[in-house]
Amino acid sequence: MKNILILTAVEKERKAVQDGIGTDPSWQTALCGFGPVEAAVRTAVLLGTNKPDIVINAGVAGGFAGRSSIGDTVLGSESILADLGAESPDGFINAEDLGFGKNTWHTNIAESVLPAFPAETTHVGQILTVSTATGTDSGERNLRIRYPEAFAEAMEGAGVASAADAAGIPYLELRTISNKVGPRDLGGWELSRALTALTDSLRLLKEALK
Ligand SMILES: O=C(O)c1cccc(C(=O)CC[C@H]2O[C@@H](n3cnc4c(=O)[nH]cnc43)[C@H](O)[C@@H]2O)c1
Repeated sequence: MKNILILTAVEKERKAVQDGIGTDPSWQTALCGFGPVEAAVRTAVLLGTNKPDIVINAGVAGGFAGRSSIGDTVLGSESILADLGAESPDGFINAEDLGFGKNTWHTNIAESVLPAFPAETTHVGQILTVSTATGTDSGERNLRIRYPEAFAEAMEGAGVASAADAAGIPYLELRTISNKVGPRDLGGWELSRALTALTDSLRLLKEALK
C-alpha cells in the first residue's frame, strides 16, 4: 500500500479532499497555506519527518477560458512558477532563462492516472503557480500568451513540487476549476461546484493509485 500526503491551501479544500479519500491511514491530508512560499516551506517541514511515496497538491483553481471550464478537473503534467523572473522591454524572462534555477516541475503521474477520469471534463497539462492571482483582462491576456498550453492558474503547486523534488518524492498537482482566470469577481466563483468536483476527483484518484 502506497503512503500518500495531500496538501491543500485552505481547510474547505482539505475537507473536500478528505470526503473523497475517506478514512485511510495510508492517505493523509495537511494544510500547506496560501501561496507558493508558504506552501514550499510547510511541505519541506512536513517531509522532514514524514516520507510519503507521493505528495499531492490539490485544490480549486482559475481556468483559462476556452481551455478548461468550471467544475472540470486538471491533472498537472507540469507545475510552472509563472511569475518568477524578470520583466524586460522584450517581454518576461523566466528564472530558468535567466540562469537562476527552475520554473517548471514535471510529473508523469498525471498521464498514468488519466484513464480513471471522465474524458469530457478532465485535462492533463500545465498548471501555473502565481504569487498574485490574476485580476484583470490584461493580466489574463499576458499569461495566456506566455503560456499558450496552460489550463489553469493556482497559487501553491510549484511550491509543493519544489519541496517534493528536493526530498526526491514523486509529485502531482490536481485542481478543479472554481472560476475563470481574469477580472476579479468573487460573485462568479462557483466554489461549491469545484469542491464537489474535488471530492469526486480524489475518489477516482484513490482508485487509480491502488
Ligand atoms: O471561501 C471559501 O468558501 C473558499 C473555499 C475553498 C477555497 C477558497 C479559496 O479562496 C481558495 C484559494 C486558493 O484557490 C486557488 N485559486 C482559485 N482560483 C484562483 C485563481 O483564479 N487564481 C489563482 N489562484 C486561484 C489558489 O491556489 C488559492 O490558494 C475559498
